[in-house]
Amino acid sequence: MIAEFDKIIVSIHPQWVQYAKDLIAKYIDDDRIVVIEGGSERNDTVMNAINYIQENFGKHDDDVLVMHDAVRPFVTRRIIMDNIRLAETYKAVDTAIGATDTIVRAVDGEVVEIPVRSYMYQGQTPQTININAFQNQYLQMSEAEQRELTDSAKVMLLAGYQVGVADGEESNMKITRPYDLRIANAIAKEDSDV
Ligand SMILES: C[C@](O)(CO)[C@H](O)COP(=O)(O)O
Repeated sequence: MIAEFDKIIVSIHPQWVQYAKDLIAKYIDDDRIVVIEGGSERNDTVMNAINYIQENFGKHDDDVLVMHDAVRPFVTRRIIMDNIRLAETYKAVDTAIGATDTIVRAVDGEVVEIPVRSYMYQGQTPQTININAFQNQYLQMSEAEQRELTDSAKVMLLAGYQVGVADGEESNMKITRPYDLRIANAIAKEDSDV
């Protein structure tokens, strides 16, 4: 339970809204939680959450949104609290973990760059944004630029903001492929055996 949050917004595929509401009602007793429809891309979902906030609570310069991927179930309180703490200094915070593989940039099947690994990180979530700053920049971007985004911190970088970094964790993995699910199930089982 993180007391710093005023609201917890679950933005989910429209077909799963009722299912999510039922699950939450069954397992979680927290009246800050609301379930809303997500969008077709991740930042459409972010914008839906922002619209919900502004329609229900108005617009405030210092409103902050901490966003997390549902497919990263092992996020820690430490990571979330670091995001909240850094948001007092930065208008945007990214969570990242140092790359252990060398990162290779390739175009059309050919390597074009091998950046120095010690500067390379893998982005995770939470990502934290000042709502007004994000909204102003995002709405100025073309649809093509918006579609190219794979995260929200980049929106803030493009707007010229410094983005703070919270240390991620290897366990804050994103369940994307079947193999990730096997690992996640093993971690969940290990945790429940303790
Ligand atoms: C934001 C992110 O989790 C950082 O790694 C990632 O970009 C989101 O990935 P998605 O699977 O495209 O939502």
